[in-house]
Amino acid sequence: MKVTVIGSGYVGLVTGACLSDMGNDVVCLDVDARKIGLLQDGKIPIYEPGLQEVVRRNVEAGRLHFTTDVPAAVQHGTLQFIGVGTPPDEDGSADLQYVIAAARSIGRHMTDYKVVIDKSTVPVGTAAKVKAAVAEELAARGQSVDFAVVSNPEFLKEGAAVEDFMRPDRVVVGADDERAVLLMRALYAPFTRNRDRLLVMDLASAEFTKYAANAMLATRISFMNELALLAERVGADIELVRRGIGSDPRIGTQFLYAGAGYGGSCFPKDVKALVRAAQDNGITLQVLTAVEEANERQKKVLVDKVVRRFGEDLTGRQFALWGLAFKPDTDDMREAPSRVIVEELIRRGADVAAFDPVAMHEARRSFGDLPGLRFVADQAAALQGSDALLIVTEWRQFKSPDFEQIKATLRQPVIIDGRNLYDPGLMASLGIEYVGIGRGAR
Ligand SMILES: NC(=O)C1=CN([C@@H]2O[C@H](COP(=O)(O)OP(=O)(O)OC[C@H]3O[C@@H](n4cnc5c(N)ncnc54)[C@H](O)[C@@H]3O)[C@@H](O)[C@H]2O)C=CC1
Ligand SMILES: O=C(O)[C@H]1O[C@H](OP(=O)(O)OP(=O)(O)OC[C@H]2O[C@@H](n3ccc(=O)[nH]c3=O)[C@H](O)[C@@H]2O)[C@H](O)[C@@H](O)[C@@H]1O
Repeated sequence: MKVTVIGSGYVGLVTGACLSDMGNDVVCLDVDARKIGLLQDGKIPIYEPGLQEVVRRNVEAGRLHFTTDVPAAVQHGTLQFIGVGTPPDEDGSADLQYVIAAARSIGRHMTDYKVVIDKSTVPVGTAAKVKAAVAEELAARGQSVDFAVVSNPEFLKEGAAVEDFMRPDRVVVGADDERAVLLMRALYAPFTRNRDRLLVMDLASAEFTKYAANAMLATRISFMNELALLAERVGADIELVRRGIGSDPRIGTQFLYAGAGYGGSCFPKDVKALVRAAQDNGITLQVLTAVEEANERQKKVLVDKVVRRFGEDLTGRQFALWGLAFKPDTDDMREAPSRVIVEELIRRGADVAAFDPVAMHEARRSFGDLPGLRFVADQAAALQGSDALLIVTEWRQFKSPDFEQIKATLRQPVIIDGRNLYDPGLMASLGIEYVGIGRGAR
């Protein structure tokens, strides 16, 4: 099938690449000429495991193209995916300006039947706005061309995006047009063949499903983070509690890891947008409001532990920070807890020596020139001259480090672990002072 993807970021690029891998003829469009230039040169603007290879083989096969040429891109695909950003507006609601601009581009240039598919995360009612925008542009041209609008939210995780797209747990399709549903079924058949995972529903339910999924996952994390605070006080280990409850299939094992707070481009903004949408409808979402508040507090928990150990005034101290990205296997710094941690430490007078295996470039861009923050070449270098090691992101290479080296290099053998990577018993036996999240067991 002929497919156009508008927006070539995390979602658009992965969607375009994976659809082309199944034989579709895909054009990826972006307004960012730098990004398209990189892609045309065979470079991937983001770090996403496995993506480079999928892009390379499909570009070579002539099934995947990148362009800034709006009319040509719109005329190419019968299926027009919109995968542009929906950042939070000042009041927390989703800013739809990019989605509507993309819809207008389609209306301005389409000449035959199109299925306009919204893959961006958008609030209930957006499909109607997209439909109106396309129709207005057609009317302005005096054209009457048939089209349908479909909601097809994306559930991929950064760091596992290709795998998630290729083997989806489910594909949600919101539609009110039979022909569009048939085309969507055909497009996703290769991804869902052995597991009938395509869920067709009305547009509003599909749009809502995306927010509900992210809100539920964020809730699990904040729930565990709060219990971790209590576990410390009462002398329990949240890691053991996690296993204890996760083995109940009604609860399940995933997204129960207490940590330094959730970040990324989606949980924070989607929880805010859902709370805001409820307010607009005269309802207070009490649970989700608390989920967000708990997460804001959680991002400061690591610094609270530093203060408890080293005092309020951190002047003259230096801390080694391992991990800057909001999660492992990505270079994405959006809403990363490391931001809050670095800024708080520096505000209290400390210096920070930071290392991330992949996100250093993005981190430099996002922090700018922040006095007190130094980026170092490797994880060992961060330890030199530092009073303690702080673990912020659970990259694999941090999981089994050389503890003897850590002990010998730090000024004091203190590890404050925001991801609970190590065994407190082992740390004690090595003579390392170890503080995790919710690890109160004695
Ligand atoms: N990042 C993720 O893991 C996931 C994101 N989402 C949702 O997908 C949407 C996109 O997110 P990301 O891919 O992370 O954003 P992104 O910021 O990485 O990419 C968006 C791209 O759209 C381009 N763009 C903006 N306006 C355009 C226009 N009018 N025409 C063509 N291109 C345009 C931008 O230049 C940018 O390259 C958001 O709604 C997000 O909530 C959903 C699931 C996962
Ligand atoms: O809408 C989106 O953009 C995506 O948002 C999340 O994906 P993502 O943000 O890429 O990453 P996650 O793996 O969900 O992690 C989000 C944050 O939660 C934190 N987290 C995750 C799991 C956990 O148990 N504990 C925890 O603190 C991570 O460290 C990270 O900061 C969802 O998992 C995807 O299904 C969704 O498509």
